[in-house]
Amino acid sequence: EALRARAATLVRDGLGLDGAECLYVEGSGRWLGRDGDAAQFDCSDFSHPYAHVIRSGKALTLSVGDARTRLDHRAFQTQVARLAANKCLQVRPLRAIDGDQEWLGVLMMIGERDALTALNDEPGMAAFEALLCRLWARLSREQGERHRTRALRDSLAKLNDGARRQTLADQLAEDLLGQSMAMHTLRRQVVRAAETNLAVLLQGETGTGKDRVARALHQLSARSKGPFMAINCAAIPEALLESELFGHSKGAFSGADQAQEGLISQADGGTLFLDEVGDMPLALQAKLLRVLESGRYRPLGASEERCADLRIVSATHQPLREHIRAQQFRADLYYRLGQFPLTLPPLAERRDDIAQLAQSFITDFCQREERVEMGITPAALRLLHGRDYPGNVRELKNLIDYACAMTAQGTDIDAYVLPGELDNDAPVNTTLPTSGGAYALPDSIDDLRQALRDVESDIIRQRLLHFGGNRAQTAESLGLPKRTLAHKCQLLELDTK
Ligand SMILES: Nc1ncnc2c1ncn2[C@@H]1O[C@H](COP(=O)(O)OP(=O)(O)OP(=O)(O)O)[C@@H](O)[C@H]1O
Repeated sequence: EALRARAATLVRDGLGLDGAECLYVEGSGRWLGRDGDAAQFDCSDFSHPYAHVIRSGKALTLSVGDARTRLDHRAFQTQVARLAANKCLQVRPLRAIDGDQEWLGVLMMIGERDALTALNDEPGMAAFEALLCRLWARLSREQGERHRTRALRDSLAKLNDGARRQTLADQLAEDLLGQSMAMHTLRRQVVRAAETNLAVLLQGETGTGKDRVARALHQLSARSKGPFMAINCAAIPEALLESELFGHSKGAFSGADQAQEGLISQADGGTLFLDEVGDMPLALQAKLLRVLESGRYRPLGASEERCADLRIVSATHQPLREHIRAQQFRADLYYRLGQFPLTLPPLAERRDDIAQLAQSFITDFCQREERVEMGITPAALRLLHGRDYPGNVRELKNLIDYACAMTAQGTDIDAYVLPGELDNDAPVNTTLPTSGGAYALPDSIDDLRQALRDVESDIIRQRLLHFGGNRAQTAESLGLPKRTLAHKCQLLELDTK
């Protein structure tokens, strides 16, 4: 563009013309264009002089008057509308002269007829055109090469990126098992999300693997060397949750005889996983939003704000939109937490994964319990395939653990060892775990608290099994608030969260 403008100015000023302009042939060779103008002159449209010159390869001189009456191309007419009728136009073809036959464009000049026709035999003009064409050809070739190199580099980078992402997604398949379409998609999304610093909201039924995904997100991210801190917002009593998250200074409340760092501070440089975020009290939601938006927070009782650089991954199995409508969850926080929303598919919607998951849980069990590897019969697999799984992967895992324990060493898991389908509407067995009689106490008890904890743990475990891991139903059936049950499960180290 700069070369064309410079050449036109040199010609106009050097030859004392009224005007001069270079038009270029566009890359496809189909039309000519003017710099800084959207006008297009079709190379096969002979209603403007440029097509004639391009076609014949010879210069054309005509009066402005003739140009106005004989040629009716609209853009061309606009170009010549303001020129004096007694002047002439000369259009000269410009082409690369270093062997290539490509047309570069045309040079259009306006001036007195004599001055313009004299140029036809002027060796200086021919030399000038030759130089212009050579420079132009070289520049466009270099530009084309640069463009091609850039395009090649871009597509290589894309290819590398694609291959790298695929490798990561494949590696993730060792941890997030499943060959179903839904799991392939999920793993790809996890890899993508891990590349960013966006807040990720994991939504999915209980036991679908939200915790696993949260950890994988951290491991794959640039923050993997930093800490991964997790908190279950449903398991911590409301009064404690704020200080757990934000920390407190000494004397912030009665009993705070030491300053304590909160999880937000501990997760600095890493990831903070907020499990069951739907259970966060409204007052805390506002504070969390502030952390997300400004990276700043104030520990309880502290006079100064602090900064934290963390990535928040949160999870919930609750319908947060309904909570928003019921004004139990802040809409602004929901959108802020869900910058990258990920939905985990329920197991019943990816039954193809059941066999692989079952086999992997069997292997885990055998390694854990140091037993010889066992298999599973086709009949047992068919049974597993047909179940409902309200407790999703966790329910399948519990089933397999139970079936492994019930299967003799050296044999395969058979259908008859698998407990029947859970019936949530069936009356709950409210007797103690060893139904039908007194609870089988251990022979000797030398630690009453531990013994009571064991009984409590058995009761909760049995009830959770009855409800397929559904904590809300379990809590209700035991007359406990959900938060208390979650807290107990955490203390008793029951895998329910
Ligand atoms: N894709 C998977 N591959 C292997 N194991 C899985 C997969 N998904 C879930 N699990 C296993 O299932 C159990 C439950 O998973 P996890 O705790 O991640 O679920 P969750 O969605 O966080 O549950 P909750 O909502 O109840 O907290 C764990 O033992 C986990 O290891």
